[in-house]
Amino acid sequence: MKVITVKDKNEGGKKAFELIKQGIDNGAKVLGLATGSTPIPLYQEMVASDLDFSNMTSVNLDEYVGLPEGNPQSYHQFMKDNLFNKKPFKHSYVPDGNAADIEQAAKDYDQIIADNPIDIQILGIGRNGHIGFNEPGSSFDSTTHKVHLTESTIEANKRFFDDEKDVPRYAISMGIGSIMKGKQIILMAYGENKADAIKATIEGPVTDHVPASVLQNHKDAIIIIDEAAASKLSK
Ligand SMILES: N[C@@H]1[C@@H](O)[C@H](O)[C@@H](COP(=O)(O)O)O[C@@H]1O
Repeated sequence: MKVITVKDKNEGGKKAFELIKQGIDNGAKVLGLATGSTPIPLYQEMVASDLDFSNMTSVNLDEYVGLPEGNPQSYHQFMKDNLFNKKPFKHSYVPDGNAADIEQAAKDYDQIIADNPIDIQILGIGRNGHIGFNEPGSSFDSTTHKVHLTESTIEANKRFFDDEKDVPRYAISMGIGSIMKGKQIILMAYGENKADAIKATIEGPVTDHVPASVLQNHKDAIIIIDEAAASKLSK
């Protein structure tokens, strides 16, 4: 695990962008993408760049269950607004949270991941250490699956909705096993409210109580954090 500490999220976005650019120069064709506020500076860098993604594929981590695609809070819409409408990929996959059969949609998504092995996987992190929507307790072997969101995640995400009761209770997420197959993984975290999760991820034991701690077992995981997120690290 390599840790890069930056001044703030804009510098973090630039750093992550450089790594992606390098990866593309070295032949990366498939990017694993994430939502949330954390990757926004990276997507701004990608949009402002002269890079062309029209020959590349993107595979997103997760989606809420039951939010229509055009809902402003759906991850489909988030990706269009922040990246795809400005920098289209040849194919962009986001899990289908509106499928009549979510279990089948999860199986289909695993096939998409198998057909499009991820070269660089972008991750944020939840305050409880979740990655994608893999909440504490998720199996390290998990593939794409339906998730019952924890109260802490619902609480963290309610800022994006008019009312807490509008926050979806379920999501469909790539599993930890699928995420770990990414050849390189770049996790970003900014702000003090991520400091505990970052300490546990980097310095704690590898445990399913802290899903992101599994990255200690990955051979090319890079953690980009700002000083606030790094503030509880022992060194
Ligand atoms: N499913 C997403 C995660 O992929 C993201 O990492 C997390 C943190 O979001 P933020 O970056 O806004 O702190 O939010 C959601 O739970």
